[in-house]
Amino acid sequence: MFEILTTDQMYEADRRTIEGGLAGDVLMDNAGRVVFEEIIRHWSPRSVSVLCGPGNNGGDGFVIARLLRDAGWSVRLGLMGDVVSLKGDAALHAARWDGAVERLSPALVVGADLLVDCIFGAGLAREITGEIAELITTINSSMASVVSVDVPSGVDGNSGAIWGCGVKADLTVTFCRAKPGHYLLPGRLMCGELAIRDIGISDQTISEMRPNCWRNDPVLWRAGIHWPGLDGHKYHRGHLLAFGGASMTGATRLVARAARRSGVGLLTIVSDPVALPVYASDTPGNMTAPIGQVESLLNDCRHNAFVIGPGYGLGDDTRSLVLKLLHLCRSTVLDADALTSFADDPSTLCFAIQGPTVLTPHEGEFSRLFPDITGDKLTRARAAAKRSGATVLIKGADTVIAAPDGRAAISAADAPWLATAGSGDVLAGIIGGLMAQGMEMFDASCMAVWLHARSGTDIGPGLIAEDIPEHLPGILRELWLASRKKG
Ligand SMILES: NC(=O)C1=CN([C@@H]2O[C@H](COP(=O)(O)OP(=O)(O)OC[C@H]3O[C@@H](n4cnc5c(N)ncnc54)[C@H](OP(=O)(O)O)[C@@H]3O)[C@@H](O)[C@H]2O)[C@@H](O)CC1
Ligand SMILES: [K+]
Repeated sequence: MFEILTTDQMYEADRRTIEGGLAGDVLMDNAGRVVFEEIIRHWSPRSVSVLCGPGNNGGDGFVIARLLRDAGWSVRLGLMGDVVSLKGDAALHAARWDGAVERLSPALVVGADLLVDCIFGAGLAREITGEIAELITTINSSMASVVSVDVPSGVDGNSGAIWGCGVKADLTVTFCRAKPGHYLLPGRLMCGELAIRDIGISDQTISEMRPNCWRNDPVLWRAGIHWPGLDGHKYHRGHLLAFGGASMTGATRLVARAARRSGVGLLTIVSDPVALPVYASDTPGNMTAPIGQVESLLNDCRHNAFVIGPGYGLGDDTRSLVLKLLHLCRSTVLDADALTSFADDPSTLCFAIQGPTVLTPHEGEFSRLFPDITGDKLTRARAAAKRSGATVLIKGADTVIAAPDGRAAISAADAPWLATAGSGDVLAGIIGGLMAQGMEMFDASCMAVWLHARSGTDIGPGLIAEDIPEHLPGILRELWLASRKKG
């Protein structure tokens, strides 16, 4: 259930399922039935208006109306357009509804305690205007609870963008698998609670779609974790070099703390000599080295991973050090100043990326590096990953991680507490720490985002960035115990 399918992939899965022998009207019946089940699970009987559009999303509405009425609910149904214009399975289920079919209008909203939004689903592909836009405004300002079928009407299933206006739902029931728009902002904010329900499309049919986008979950990457063996040695767990700024020392201290809590064997902060006492006194387990020794440090291939950017400073020195690191093709995380330093010359950066590299921009850093790449976050992350050859992680409430080969994961975490100073530095440190331990770049990025988000939800209000590394051992322990059970 962790795969995320585009609307086209869902249509194709639908088509193949029907081809495989499950009739389309049965599939629609199943769809309506799971929405009905979710409704009666969430609400006691009350007056409900089912708002149907002209396509199959509206067809689902006829099934839901019938099942609710058969269960004794008081149901009104409104349709956009004429019943005679309905086609296929929607027409078939409309014929099975023997109640009144009203004109779709705000009058249906008045007096209803529950609204079922079946206006548009996967077939929405243009701006909503006129009467339907007005109806959506009425829905959103009413006191009634709202259930959206498949996606909140107005939300683009692929991008999460809103076509002019969109229904704000309390519950969205979607079928088979989620779509990107359920997790990407602003779509996610419109969905309310999301229920993903089976309607009879097999897992095999889904795998035939070759999905390459997932909700970020341990299932994706837990097999790629490098847990230390009993005979392990600290050098088996990697030696990360974290490059620290001369004045903004807090950022790299957070990177270091997070990397060490993620399990890295050794960590050295490399910086201007002026800041070394600060770094050295931060934590006894940190090692430090002056930037003047960088050549000899890099000649030692036991230093197998680098994090550079947080608090490091902008400019030529940063640029040339980043290029020197990338030339070595070791695991490298570039964040903050290491990214912005290439704002005037992003192609040099992309050209230099040959080894396992993770870029962790926030939206501002992303648009400075890839100003010509537009679209939703998933599309942009994938395009930037393909162009640069790096794993690209665009931070935010809907963090997207994309690998150069097109694989992508979207974070579905609910952790607004992470929007605080230093939180991104911690994330870069965790990724660097996991890569130093040998984890593949996409897996390490996904795992770091998950650990970070889990810390955010666990700690909650009052969270400061310093709390996150301290929270990691408990979560890692859970993952470790789970891995032993499986083994
Ligand atoms: N796939 C599955 O597994 C299953 C899918 N199922 C269900 O099917 C749904 C998809 O159905 P769908 O393809 O008929 O599209 P849908 O969203 O109903 O809208 C199309 C209609 O809206 C119209 N229209 C569009 N935009 C408009 C606008 N801005 N303003 C005005 N009109 C606009 C458009 O008009 P047209 O563009 O043709 O002029 C067309 O008439 C899916 O979401 C799910 O609920 C389940 O039943 C079974 C399993
Ligand atoms: K809908």
